Amino acid sequence: MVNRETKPKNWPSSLPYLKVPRYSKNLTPEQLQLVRQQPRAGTVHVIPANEPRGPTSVAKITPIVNPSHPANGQAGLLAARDLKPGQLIVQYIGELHSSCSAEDVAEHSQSDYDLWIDRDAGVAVDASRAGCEARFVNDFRGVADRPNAEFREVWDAARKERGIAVFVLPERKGTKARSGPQTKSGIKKGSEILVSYGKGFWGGRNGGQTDAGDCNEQQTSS
Ligand SMILES: C[S@@+](CC[C@H](N)C(=O)[O-])C[C@H]1O[C@@H](n2cnc3c(N)ncnc32)[C@H](O)[C@@H]1O
Repeated sequence: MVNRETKPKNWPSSLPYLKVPRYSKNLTPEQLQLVRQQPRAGTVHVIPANEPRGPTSVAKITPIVNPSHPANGQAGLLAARDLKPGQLIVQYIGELHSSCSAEDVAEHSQSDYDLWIDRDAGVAVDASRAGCEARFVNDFRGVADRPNAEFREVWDAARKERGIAVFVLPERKGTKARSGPQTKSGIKKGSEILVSYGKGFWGGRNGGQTDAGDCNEQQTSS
């Protein structure tokens, strides 16, 4: 679902907005082959080839102006309408790069916008220098009791390539009976979309080791 604008509202003027990924020159043919291998039918969500690309109408980038929010002064992603459990929100578009390349590692290892597409293959997507709305999804810690969304693998049928997207969490067990205004499933219009970055993210920021992936570990240990 898209609107007709070429960039979403509140998109930073200094940052390129991407509808399709950029690719590092350091990705090897083998790495590209691995991310272009379609997962077995039924194992991942398929984004159809005719799905419109560009600014989404289901979520909006919003400046955070709330001193009690841990990301106050930054931005977050809010639901622009009621979202159903399990619904696709937006694909995570950015720069595909290789953790097997020293140059790529140097460029992306400090990024807070970097997600694995295939850890074993050493392929990740970084939206720190260019990307789409998904880069504005915050972590739930300090904002809510629990996440209401998650990152999941997808198959993009237009690009014939694996990727990552943000989805509403599926309905939690035992929440059906509480549906109605107090529902705990889905995301209400105006609510912030929040995932869990995982403890590794915050561990890395607190001086722990950042997860650099298999190739990188091999490379730096030699
Ligand atoms: C992927 S970005 C999320 C978007 C970011 N808020 C922005 O405006 O660009 C990750 C960064 O957002 C901030 N952030 C996200 N969730 C947070 C949280 N729960 N507590 C503190 N900072 C958070 C941190 O600065 C983190 O490095």
